[in-house]
This record gives sequence, C-alpha cells and structure tokens, in this order.
Amino acid sequence: MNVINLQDVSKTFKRKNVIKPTTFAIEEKKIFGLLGPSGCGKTTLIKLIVGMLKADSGDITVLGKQVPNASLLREIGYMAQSDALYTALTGEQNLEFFAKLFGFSKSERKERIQYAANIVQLTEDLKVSVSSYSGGMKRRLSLAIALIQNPKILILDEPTVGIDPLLKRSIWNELERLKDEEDKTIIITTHIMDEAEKCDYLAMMRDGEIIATGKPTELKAHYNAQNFDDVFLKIGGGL
Ligand SMILES: Nc1ncnc2c1ncn2[C@@H]1O[C@H](COP(=O)(O)OP(=O)(O)OP(=O)(O)O)[C@@H](O)[C@H]1O
Repeated sequence: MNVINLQDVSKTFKRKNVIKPTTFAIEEKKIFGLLGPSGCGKTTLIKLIVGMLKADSGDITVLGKQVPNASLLREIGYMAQSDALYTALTGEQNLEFFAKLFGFSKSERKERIQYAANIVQLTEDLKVSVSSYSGGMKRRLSLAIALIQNPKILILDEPTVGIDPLLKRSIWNELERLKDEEDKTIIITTHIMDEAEKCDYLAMMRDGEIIATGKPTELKAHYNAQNFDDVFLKIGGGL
C-alpha cells in the first residue's frame, strides 16, 4: 500500500521552478531515500509532503488524507535540516515540550523521552541546556523530537550530518528496526552514498526533477554503474 502519493506536484519560488511537475508514490513500511546534489529540491519536496509549503499545482495525499491536514501532524515525525530547538531549555525540557503538545500523560511522556533520548544517546545530557550542545548533539535532539510522538511516518532531512560514524550506524540500525518491527515508513534525504545504499527505494533528483527511481541495486545494475555518482553521470550531469 502507498502511504504517500504525489500527483503532478510543482513549486516555484520567485519564477524559479524548484520542483517540476512530479508524480510518485511511497510504499508503507519502507525506507525511501531522496538522493541528489545540494539545491536540487529535496528539502522543498519534503516540506510539501509535510504540509509546510503549499504546492502551486498538483495533489499530495498522506495516509489517504489531502495535505495539509492537522490530523497528519500526529502521524508525521519531521526532522528539519536546521534544528528548531529551544536553546534556553535543556534537552529534556525540549522533549517534554513536544511530548506535551501531543497530549501524552506524565508517565507516557517519561517513557517516550527515555526511549527517544536513548536512541540518539543523549540520556546523559538531558539536563544540560541546549545552548551548550554541539552541532551533532542538536541534530540528535532534533531526531529524538521527531520520534517523540511515535509517528507512523518519519521524514528526516539529512539526519546524520555531523554525527560520528558509530552513532550513525546505531541510528540506521534503529531506523531499520522501526521499519521492520514497528511498521514505520521512513523518508530520508541524503547526499551520502553509503546511506543511499541502505534505502529500500531511491528517488534520484536533479534540478527539481526525479530522474530515476528504484531499488539501489536495480538502479546500479540498470545503469551499469559502480555507485550512485556513476548513475548520475550516466543519466547525464554529475553530483
Ligand atoms: N523559500 C525559498 N525562496 C526562494 N528560493 C528557495 C526557497 N527555498 C528553497 N529555495 C531554492 O530552491 C532550490 C532547492 O532548494 P532545496 O533546499 O529544496 O534543495 P536541497 O536539495 O534540499 O538542497 P540541500 O541538499 O543543500 O539541502 C534552491 O535553489 C533554493 O535556493
């Protein structure tokens, strides 16, 4: 079943056509990667899906509902590229704030905060003010916030930038577990090739267009390419 459907979706900023008419669907219980060079429109596309931007034309549905729809806020955990955190508060207070927004009881909040902090290895730093967090810690806290309401869909904009390789691996293990054991659908933007390899499906983007889609192995085989840089080159133009 498809949980996200885009039909002829386009977006223009000040005469610049950032998303050309785009149609695609994302299947449930999969990790779906959007891969492409800086400025190709990945963030814009996911902001359209989340409902933060309005498309100029076309239709977007998430879980059968037309976007934007307030009831979808509960179902989508969104981690933006720039961290939207309350820096005067501690990590725990940030998590508490978002958990309260979603109406969890006190005991549920405690459980969700422990879970989310543990996933991103921030448990030890929960009582520390976010103003003294490093860039990587802020990314981790943003990921924890995206997980807090236990959403059906996770949309993560370059979630592992600035995160060390060991933690990156454990975050990926958790994403795979969430998909396999908790039936989550995960959308991730990246320009890191080894992350692209780990996705179930990839959409390769360039200049506001999806230029190829498929399973990572299929894409490489189809273009007789060693890696995704090669695929981009073979389609025409580089990363
Ligand atoms: N609010 C805006 N107003 C005008 N132009 C914008 C706006 N947001 C994005 N753009 C432009 O749209 C294009 C696509 O940007 P977008 O952030 O979607 O790319 P991206 O693929 O996510 O890049 P990156 O990997 O660097 O994050 C860029 O040329 C950007 O300058």
